[in-house]
Amino acid sequence: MPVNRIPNESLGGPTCAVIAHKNPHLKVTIVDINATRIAAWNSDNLPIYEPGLDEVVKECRGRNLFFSTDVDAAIIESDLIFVSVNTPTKVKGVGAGYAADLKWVESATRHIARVATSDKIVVEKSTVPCRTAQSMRVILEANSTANLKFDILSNPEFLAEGTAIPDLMKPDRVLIGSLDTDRGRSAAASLADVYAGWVPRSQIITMNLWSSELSKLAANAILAQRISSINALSAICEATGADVDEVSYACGLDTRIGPKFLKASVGFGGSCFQKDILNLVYLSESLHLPEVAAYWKQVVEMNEYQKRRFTNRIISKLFNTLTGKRIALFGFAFKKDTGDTRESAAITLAKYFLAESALVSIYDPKVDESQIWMDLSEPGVESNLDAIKKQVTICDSAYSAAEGADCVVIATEWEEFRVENLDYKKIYDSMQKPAFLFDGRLIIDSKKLEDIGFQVEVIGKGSTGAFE
Ligand SMILES: NC(=O)C1=CN([C@@H]2O[C@H](COP(=O)(O)OP(=O)(O)OC[C@H]3O[C@@H](n4cnc5c(N)ncnc54)[C@H](O)[C@@H]3O)[C@@H](O)[C@H]2O)C=CC1
Ligand SMILES: O=C(O)[C@H]1O[C@H](OP(=O)(O)OP(=O)(O)OC[C@H]2O[C@@H](n3ccc(=O)[nH]c3=O)[C@H](O)[C@@H]2O)[C@H](O)[C@@H](O)[C@@H]1O
Repeated sequence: MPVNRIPNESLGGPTCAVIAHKNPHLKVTIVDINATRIAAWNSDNLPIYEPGLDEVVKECRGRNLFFSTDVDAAIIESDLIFVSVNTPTKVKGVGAGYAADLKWVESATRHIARVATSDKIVVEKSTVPCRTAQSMRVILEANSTANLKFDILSNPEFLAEGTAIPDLMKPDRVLIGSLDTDRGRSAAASLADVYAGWVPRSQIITMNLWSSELSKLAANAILAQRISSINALSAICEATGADVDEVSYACGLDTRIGPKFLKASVGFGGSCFQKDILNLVYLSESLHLPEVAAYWKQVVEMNEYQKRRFTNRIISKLFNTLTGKRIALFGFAFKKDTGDTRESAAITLAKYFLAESALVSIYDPKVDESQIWMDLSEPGVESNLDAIKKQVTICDSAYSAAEGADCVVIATEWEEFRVENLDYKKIYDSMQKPAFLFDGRLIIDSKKLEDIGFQVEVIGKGSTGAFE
C-alpha cells in the first residue's frame, strides 16, 4: 500500500468551482497531474467533503467548468492561470522542518513557460514565502521561447476547510498583489473583474506583491496565535478553577479583541497553520531576526504542549496507566465538516495512546479508513502498520467505538458528538466503569453526562465529580 498522503485539492477545486459558478461566461478548467483526483472530480463522489460543493460542481460541470489531466491544453487555451499546487514544509535539505517546499510551484511554473504560446497572467494562489513571485517571473522569462509576456499576481486564498463554499461566496476580502507598473496594474484589474462577478469592488483590495504574499502568512499566524493564546490560558484555568469558555467570552466581548478564534481546544491542526508559521519562522531567521523567529515559533510549541498536556491529564485520570485500556477516539479530522486529517491533533493523540500501550477505537464520520492507517503508520514500513493494527480498531459508529472502552476522548467537534445528538446513556452502559469522558473540544454538556454517571474532564475546566 503506498503510504503517501492522498492530495485533496482543497484549495484549487472549490475556488475554481465557485469562480465558474459566479462567472458563467468564463470557461474554467481545473487540471491536475493526479489522474485519480481528476477522475473523482468528474464522478459523483468528489475527492473532498465540503458542504455545498456538490451542488456548485453539479451545476457548472460540463457547462463552463471542466476537470482534466491535459495540463498542456489548458495552459495553451487559458488567458489566466491559477497556480494552486501544494507547498508543504520541506522534509529534507536546507530549511528542512521549516521552509516551504516550492518544487511543485517551480515545476508548474516551468510547465507554463514550456507550453504557453500566448501571453498569460499567472496567479500565485498557493501560500508561498514572501518574494516567490519574483522567482516565478525569472523562471517564466528565462524559459519562454516565444517572446511572450507573463504577468505574475499574488492572490492568496483565505477560505477555511469545512466552510469553503460560504467563505468563497462571501469573502471578507479578496487580496490581489501586483507589481506597481502599468502592466502589473492592468493584470490586477483583469483578475479583479473575475471576482467582481460576485464580490463588491470595495472588498477587492490591491497592493504590492510582497505585501500580499506576506499578508497571507501573517493572517494565518495571527489566527493560530489566538488559539495558542487561549490554549495557554486553558492550562491556567484547569489549575485554578477558572472556566476557559467564560474567560474567552469575557475577552471576546471587547470589540478590540472580538469573539472569533478564541475556542480552546486540544490543539489546532490542518494543512496550513503550522506550515505557514514555520515558513514565517524560517523567513525571519533568513532575515537575521532571531527574536521574531522565536516569537512565532512559540505559537507552534504551545500547540504541541497542549496535545501533550491533554494526554497527560488522560493518563493521570486513568490511574496513571493506559496499558491494555481501550480508548474510544471520537473524531479524526482536524476540524468538523471536513474529511481532511492533515496535522490533525487526533493523530498525535492516537500516537501518544499507542505509545502507552493502549487499545484505540477510532470513529470519524467522514475520514476514510485507509487515510487513518496512513496517518498512523510510518511511511513505507509495512511491519509498523501490522503492529498498529493489533492496537487500533476503526469503527463505523460512536457506539461501536465506545463499546468496552475505559474512556471516550472527543478530538473533533462534530455536531453528532453533542449530548443532544448521541445516546450517551447507551454509551455509558456499554463501557468499563468508572467510565471517563475527556472533551478536547468543549462541545459536551458536562452536567448531563455526570448525571448519567460519567467522570467528565474538559479542556480548560477543572475536574468535578465523584473522583476528585
Ligand atoms: N487547503 C486549504 O483550505 C487552503 C490551502 N491554501 C494553500 O493552497 C495550496 C494548495 O493547498 P491544497 O489544495 O490543500 O493542497 P493539495 O495537496 O490538496 O492539492 C494540490 C494539488 O496540486 C496538484 N499538483 C501538484 N503539482 C502540480 C503540477 N505541476 N501541475 C498540476 N497539478 C499539480 C497535486 O496533484 C494536488 O492534487 C497550498 O499552498 C496551501 O497552503 C490556501 C488557503 C486554503
Ligand atoms: O491557509 C489556509 O489553509 C487556511 O487556514 C485556516 O483554515 P483551516 O485550517 O481550513 O481551518 P480553521 O477553521 O482555521 O481551523 C484550523 C484549526 O484550528 C482549530 N481551531 C479553530 C478556531 C478556534 O477557535 N479554535 C481552534 O482550536 C480548528 O479546530 C482546526 O483544527 C484559516 O482559517 C483560513 O483562513 C486559511 O485560508
